[in-house]
Amino acid sequence: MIETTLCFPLRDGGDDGDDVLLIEKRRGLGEGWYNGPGGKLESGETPQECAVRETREEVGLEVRDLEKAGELTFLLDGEEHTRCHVYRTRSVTGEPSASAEADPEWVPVDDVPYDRMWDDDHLWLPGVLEGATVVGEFRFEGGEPLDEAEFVAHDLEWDVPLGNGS
Ligand SMILES: CNc1ncnc2c1ncn2[C@@H]1O[C@H](COP(=O)(O)OP(=O)(O)OP(=O)(O)O)[C@@H](O)[C@H]1O
Repeated sequence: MIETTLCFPLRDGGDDGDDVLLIEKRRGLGEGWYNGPGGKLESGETPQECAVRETREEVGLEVRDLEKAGELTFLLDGEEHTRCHVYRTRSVTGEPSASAEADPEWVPVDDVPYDRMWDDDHLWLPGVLEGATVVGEFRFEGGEPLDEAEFVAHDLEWDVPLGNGS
C-alpha cells in the first residue's frame, strides 16, 4: 500500500471567488492530468510534512497551517493500492514555478478542469475546495498501472472529523 498526499493551496481570487493552485503532472502516475501538488511519503515523515515538502519541491511554494480535508483510499482489483491524505491551506508564500514533475497554475475554483483529472476527483474535490471534509473509498479494476485502470465504484462520507493529520 502506497501512502501519498495532495495539497490544495487556495487564494482569494477577487470577484471571481477563490483560486486553487493546480499542477499539470509532467511525469509518473497521472502524467498529463491536473491534480494538486503531492506525492509519496518518505520514511520518518508525517503526511503533513510530506505535503509541505512535495509542494515546495514540485512548485516552489511554501505552505503552512495545513488543514486536513480528506482521507481517500484507492483500491485496485479489490486490494488497497494507495492511501491519500488531502490538505488545503490559505497560508501560501512565494510564486509558483515549474519543475521536472509539475507545471503549476492558479485556477478559479469554478473552472477546475475535472475532465482532465483522475475520474474520481469531481466527486470529492469540489467539496474539499468549499471547506468540507471527506472520507472516501474508490474502486478501480483492470490491473496496473492505476492510471489506466477503470474506475468502477465509490463510497463517500462527508463532514467527518479528521484531526489535523500528523
Ligand atoms: C486513483 N485516483 C486518484 N485521484 C487523485 N489523485 C491520485 C489518485 N491516485 C493517485 N493520486 C495522486 O497522484 C500522485 C501520484 O504522484 P507520485 O506519488 O509523485 O507518483 P509518481 O509515480 O510520479 O512518483 P515518484 O515521483 O516516482 O515518487 C499522488 O499525489 C497521489 O496522491
